[in-house]
Amino acid sequence: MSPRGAGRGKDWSKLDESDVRVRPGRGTRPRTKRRPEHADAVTAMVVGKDRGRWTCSLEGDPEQIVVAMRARELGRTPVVVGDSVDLVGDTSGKPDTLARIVRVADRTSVLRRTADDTDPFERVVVANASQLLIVVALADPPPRTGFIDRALVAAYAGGLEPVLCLTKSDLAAPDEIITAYAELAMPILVTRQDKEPDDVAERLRDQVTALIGHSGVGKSTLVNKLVPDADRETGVVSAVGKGRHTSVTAVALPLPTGGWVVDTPGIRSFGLAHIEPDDIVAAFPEFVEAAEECPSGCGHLGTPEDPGCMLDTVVADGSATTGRLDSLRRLLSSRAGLDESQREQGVE
Ligand SMILES: Nc1nc2c(ncn2[C@@H]2O[C@H](COP(=O)(O)OP(=O)(O)OP(=O)(O)O)[C@@H](O)[C@H]2O)c(=O)[nH]1
Ligand SMILES: [Zn+2]
Repeated sequence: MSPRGAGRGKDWSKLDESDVRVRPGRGTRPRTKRRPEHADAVTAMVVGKDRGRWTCSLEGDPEQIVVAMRARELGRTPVVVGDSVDLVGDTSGKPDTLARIVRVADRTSVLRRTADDTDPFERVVVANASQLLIVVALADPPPRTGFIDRALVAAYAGGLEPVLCLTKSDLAAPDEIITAYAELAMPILVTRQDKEPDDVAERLRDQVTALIGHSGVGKSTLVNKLVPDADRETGVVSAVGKGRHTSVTAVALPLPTGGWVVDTPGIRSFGLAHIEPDDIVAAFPEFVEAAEECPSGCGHLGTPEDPGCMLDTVVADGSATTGRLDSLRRLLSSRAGLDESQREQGVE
């Protein structure tokens, strides 16, 4: 096990795209030693990406937008929306100027989209988001708990805090879904087109929040309310976001009250292939200790799949409710049923 490999302190760089090295290996030489000419580098957040050009916000200020290329020395190091980067060169942001990205900071969280026909690798599409807003309509289209469960797995394993947003509450009541997820202690917000989404705005304030949801659930309706001048603010990027090309992966839009919402129009399903059962158990602290006593390779599903699983003992001794264990196991099996669910997604 690597020095940082224990428990939750995941080293996301090790999980990155397998066709590139993100950073030089640890323990060889000082990793982030800057060249002298990079001493004047400025820090920025990547807010958009389009064919070899990254739109960056200096110091995370939405008024200071700079377009940058990736410095040659970075090779094919992935740089995605949400990444914190160091820029050199012309960082004035004036038309036709181009800065250079010379460094990508370690990521605090990752959201991956799945591999598909056009791309055999799971790619990180959003870095460093603190929250994942899972947008689901209460009707038209009807809610699908399988999608919510996979989103939860992606959030827990990627280091994002999940928030469920139930839209179109004018068409159906949210009670059933709220009950189904009550055990997770996840914030659940309910919205409808004819009301201002104040709860959502409050929850997103000063955070970087990735937003995910199926087509037609009301994401655009919600984003337009949260970011009234999205088109003006995003400039270069909004031109990209309008199409439905496969290159469109994510775009960060500045919230008027501070923070960013990252829309993910290109993501149809999540990359869950790298996720281990223990990554999900880690989001359920009361089960972590017992999981360590399980037979090696335990999937924690209980009998019949994992007969020696120790998680049941936590419920037996009263330290957790059956509902919590059921919720955890539902998420674990949503990961285990990955292939099936992806096939299901493919025909949509
Ligand atoms: N009844 C009702 N309809 C809504 C509500 N929110 C959005 N809609 C409608 O649902 C449809 C889809 O809304 P969009 O905001 O475009 O959904 P989207 O998730 O952005 O969909 P894509 O653009 O396909 O990704 C539109 O016709 C909206 O008018 C709501 O709260 N109630
Ligand atoms: Zn187990």
